[in-house]
Amino acid sequence: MVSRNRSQVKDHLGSKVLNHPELRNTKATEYMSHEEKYRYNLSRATAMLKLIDEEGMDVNEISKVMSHTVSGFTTPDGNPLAVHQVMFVPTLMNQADDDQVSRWLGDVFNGTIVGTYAQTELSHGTFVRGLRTTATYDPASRTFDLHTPDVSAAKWWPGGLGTTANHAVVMAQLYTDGQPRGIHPFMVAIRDRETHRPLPGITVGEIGPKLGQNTLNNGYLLFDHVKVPRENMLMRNARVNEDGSYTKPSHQKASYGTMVFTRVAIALDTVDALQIAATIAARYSIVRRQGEPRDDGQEPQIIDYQTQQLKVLPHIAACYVLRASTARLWEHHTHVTSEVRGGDTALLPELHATACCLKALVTQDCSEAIEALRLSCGGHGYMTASRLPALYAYATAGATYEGENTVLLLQTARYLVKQAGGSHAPPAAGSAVTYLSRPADDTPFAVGSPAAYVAAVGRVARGRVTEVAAALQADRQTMPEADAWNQSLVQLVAAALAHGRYFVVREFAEVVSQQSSSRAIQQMLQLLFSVYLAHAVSRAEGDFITYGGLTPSDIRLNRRHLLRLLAELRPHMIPLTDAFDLPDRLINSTLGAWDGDVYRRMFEQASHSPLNTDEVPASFHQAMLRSKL
Ligand SMILES: CC(C)(COP(=O)(O)OP(=O)(O)OC[C@H]1O[C@@H](n2cnc3c(N)ncnc32)[C@H](O)[C@@H]1OP(=O)(O)O)[C@@H](O)C(=O)NCCC(=O)NCCSC(=O)CCCCCCCCCCCCCCC(=O)O
Ligand SMILES: Cc1cc2nc3c(=O)[nH]c(=O)nc-3n(C[C@H](O)[C@H](O)[C@H](O)COP(=O)(O)OP(=O)(O)OC[C@H]3O[C@@H](n4cnc5c(N)ncnc54)[C@H](O)[C@@H]3O)c2cc1C
Repeated sequence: MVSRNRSQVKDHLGSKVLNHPELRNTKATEYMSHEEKYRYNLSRATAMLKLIDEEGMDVNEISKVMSHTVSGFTTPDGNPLAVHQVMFVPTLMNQADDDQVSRWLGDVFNGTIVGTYAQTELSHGTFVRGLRTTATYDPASRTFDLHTPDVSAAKWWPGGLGTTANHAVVMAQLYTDGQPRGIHPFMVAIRDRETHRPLPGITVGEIGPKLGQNTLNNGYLLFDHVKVPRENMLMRNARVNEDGSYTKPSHQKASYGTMVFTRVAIALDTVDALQIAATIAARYSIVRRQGEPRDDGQEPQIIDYQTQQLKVLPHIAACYVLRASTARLWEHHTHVTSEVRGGDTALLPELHATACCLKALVTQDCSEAIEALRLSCGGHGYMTASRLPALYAYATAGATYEGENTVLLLQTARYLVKQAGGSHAPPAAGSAVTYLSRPADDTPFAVGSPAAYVAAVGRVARGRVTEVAAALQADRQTMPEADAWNQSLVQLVAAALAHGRYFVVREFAEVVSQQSSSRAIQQMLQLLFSVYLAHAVSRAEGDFITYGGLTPSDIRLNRRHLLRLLAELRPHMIPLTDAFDLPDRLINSTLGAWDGDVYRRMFEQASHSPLNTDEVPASFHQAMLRSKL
């Protein structure tokens, strides 16, 4: 099948989904029970899977059509098959050897095998090397013995595990010849394919309600000496031979590949949630009028308050900037993955560092932005029907899953300080860290010059990284490594974020310079970029003075500049959010519909409250009158 680009996939699938007989009619799920919500979301997730199958999409396309724009419509409370599609299938494709792929993939694609990715345990999520589920190889029976030593080592969190999956890729400590070999992936049947009952030795269930995404169907899983055939260890990278001899992988972290992929996907996808939130807040800010009437006799539109412009407009600019840089990361990931499959792992360390840093930066920025956008809608933004709470719950989950953000930023920082200290292999041509080994870009700062801002962002990144690398180096002379590292944690995280910001703005600068189809589009991209840059400086003024070469007077000028830019952007706000091309049914918000008919929609949604069915609900008689209040 010819590969489609991201927006074509969306357009194509968007209309297919919206018109699909099993998907086009939606129900409000707010008043459903936990079980009813699960059933509703699961049946829609299954219909979606069938549609993907009918369309014959490849893995790359499937992950794109799993985007929150579409999946927020198909499975509004979380997709119980998300981890199957985004992690289980890619793990098989990339970590199973060719024989294993041909053994399992038919059943995966015909829906007989439904899987999850079971890594995190009750007591260990971040520190993967500390996982305690064991897989001990027995050459006599040619099986692995999978075992959970105690309840704290129970798998806890895997999506779809609760009641949906019948298989799991289980990440476990491998033992062969009595030796620990580290964490490896195993394909394990957990439920009977026919009856769906847990298989002998397996304890499995759902973990309970969460802040959001309640039908992701997160589960727990324990093994009581479950026997798994040798052929079920995923063997594209490391191998265990029949006699128990062990062959190491070509890269020590080869089995962590799924995590790199999912981090890239999450970074890309969280921008979808921001686009939806920005569209809702922009439309509402036009419709909502409140305050002393102006000369025309009308109360002002809230967007004309300068404070409201600051709450809304920088996040629209962020949608454009973050979309472009995460899309570039996606392309880079595709390239590096094919190199790694060919045996060349040279680009993997930097891909890992960049994926960690962008996943963290984007989920942090997007969750903060969505919360700001929710607040910009006043009381009505607090209502579920605005969709803003659910969008926040989605984005903030991304700050924790697939590597907690602080921990991921520390991975990036580890790479950066090694690069700054020259103790890592030198970066390849086109690497994102070459700036660390070059003299600082001394382009003088000038308000209004994007190039000067980008140079300043680069000086902040360079300054942050080299400063913390030097501090770490000095501390290493006087204290153990772990203490020296701990002494610098806060500065390391700041350095990684500064590096991420530099990556993002450089990528967007390139997008703007390469855009040649229309002068008007280029001017608009430049305006969006200027807003993003001025806002970035205003959020980290101390850094720009300390490392970026800005003076207090530059900072004052930048504050005024930002407000002027916002006023300039304001007339374009609606076209810029309309350009995200989100149909009302995908936005699904009382506040964010295209026609702006907010108040009618709010009343309409209130009519669905079960408490409005009877004039006096039965609960009043049952609870209040009986309690003699
Ligand atoms: C990395 C760790 C934090 C630490 O690991 P270690 O302790 O083992 O390593 P060290 O710190 O000692 O480092 C050693 C060495 O290895 C390098 N390293 C580490 N990791 C990697 C890697 N992955 N690849 C390459 N190299 C790596 C490291 O840099 C060091 O190198 P040097 O020695 O040279 O310095 C690790 O323990 C860890 O990763 N922890 C985090 C755990 C984690 O992430 N868990 C995830 C569990 S699964 C999960 O959470 C699933 C959530 C999914 C929810 C649903 C998803 C839905 C999303 C929808 C997306 C839709 C897609 C649509 C896309 C679109 O929109 O288009
Ligand atoms: C909605 C959701 C879905 C999930 N789906 C899955 C799934 O499908 N499969 C799966 O296997 N897992 C899944 N997870 C689990 C998830 O991957 C982990 O929760 C995540 O990796 C964070 O690990 P943790 O819970 O151990 O956090 P912790 O590491 O316990 O974090 C707690 C605090 O400790 C700090 N901390 C920990 N270590 C360090 C360190 N070395 N240095 C500095 N600070 C540190 C963190 O920064 C954080 O502030 C899911 C989680 C959620 C919320």
